[in-house]
Amino acid sequence: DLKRNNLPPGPWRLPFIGNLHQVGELPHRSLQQLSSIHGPLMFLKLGSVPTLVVSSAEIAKEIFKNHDLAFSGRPKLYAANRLGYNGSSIAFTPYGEYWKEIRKIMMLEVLSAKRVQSFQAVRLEEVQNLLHSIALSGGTPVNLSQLTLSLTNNVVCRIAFGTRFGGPSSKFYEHATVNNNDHSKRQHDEDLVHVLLRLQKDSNQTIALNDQHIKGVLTDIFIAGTDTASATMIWTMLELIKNPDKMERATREVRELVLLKKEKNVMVEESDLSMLPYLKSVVKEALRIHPPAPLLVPRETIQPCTIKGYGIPAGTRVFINAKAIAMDPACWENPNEFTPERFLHNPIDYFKGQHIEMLPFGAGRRGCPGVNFAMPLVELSLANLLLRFDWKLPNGIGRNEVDIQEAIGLTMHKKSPLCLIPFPIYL
Ligand code: HEM
Repeated sequence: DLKRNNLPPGPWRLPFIGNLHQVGELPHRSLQQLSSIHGPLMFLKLGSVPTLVVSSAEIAKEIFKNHDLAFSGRPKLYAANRLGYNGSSIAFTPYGEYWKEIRKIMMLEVLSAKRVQSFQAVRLEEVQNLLHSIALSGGTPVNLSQLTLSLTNNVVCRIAFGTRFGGPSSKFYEHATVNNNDHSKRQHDEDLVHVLLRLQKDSNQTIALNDQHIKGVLTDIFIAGTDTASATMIWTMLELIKNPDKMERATREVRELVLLKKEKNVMVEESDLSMLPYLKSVVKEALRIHPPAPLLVPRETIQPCTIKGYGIPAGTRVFINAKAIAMDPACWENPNEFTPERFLHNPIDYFKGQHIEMLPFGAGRRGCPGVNFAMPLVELSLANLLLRFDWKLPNGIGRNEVDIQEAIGLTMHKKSPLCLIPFPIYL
């Protein structure tokens, strides 16, 4: 086997599953199926690339607890290099000084709590726009997949460039302060391009940011921040429509909260979200069953290490099968059932990557830095979709007939668009 796999010397004893053409269509679907047949640690050759697939919480725990550094590389991928301006993107850049510094800049300047908070009004206004376009549908089905993707693109475009995606630039950016729903004032904030250009001129920065680096960071925000958030909204709506009792409970929670406000036509705002524990549990459960990045972002070992007695050489490509881990009956009771209640009185924060039973945002040094950027928009949008509309499947489709197939891609989307009929509700 060692000869056949042409591996560097090492005590490889893992089951060899086959070459790419024998394995069939990749990525996650076949890897998931293979994991259920071949166990929690599996070795493949993707072309000539030695590849490890980790599909159990126990092994993932050992990796992130004891060998995080060894597993914190990213493979050099041609497509990622082209998309990420020659290795300037954070997500696809190999482990090293550039990655450390650019990630630090992103955490401190782009994704800090203060910066994310400063764009609260953009998120609210874009959710409002979404609700308006849905209300215009006049009782015909709306394509929620398309609408949520436009929403996330508009939000990210406005935050990054100060202008909407494919639409007129917003009034928000034309006025320093604008009245919002007659009850709150917004502050004009620097968009991210300006933040990054300011840092470029700052001689105190540890790396000299060039234009390629700035484009790489912006690419990260688009690639990582638009698709993933809209996929989360769609999987959540899909599970709710398939589980009417959960839909009813989540909707009731949102509407009761808004009725307490005793104002007409109000929206759920970000400050209300902490009072929606059931909705938050619904989103968590959707992220468990449908993690938008089911194999995380590919990793590569940067030094040799030993996992469960198997020698893993440096330069091995690694897929952490987060989807298989989150569906493992050893970690979750009735893992295939959509049960938001399992999170209701559970204080564990599953988004920080410290509880390996569920890893929607990855873990360790390369874990997702965008959780706090994504979640307010996801929760705000869903809360308002449930507040303003009752949702039904188009005529003739029963809730057990809804297509739940996953498309193949970096982000796991629903294969066919989610089309639902909105019925406006006036509280
Ligand atoms: C629901 C939304 C999101 C999900 C499910 C998600 C998930 C992930 C996952 C699984 C990874 C790989 C982690 C690993 O290898 O351990 C990742 C990496 C990353 N994410 Fe997210 N993400 C989301 C939103 C965002 C947003 C909004 C941003 C930025 C605005 C973002 C920026 C990044 C970056 C820069 C990385 C690469 C980190 C590194 O390699 O150091 N993500 N994300």
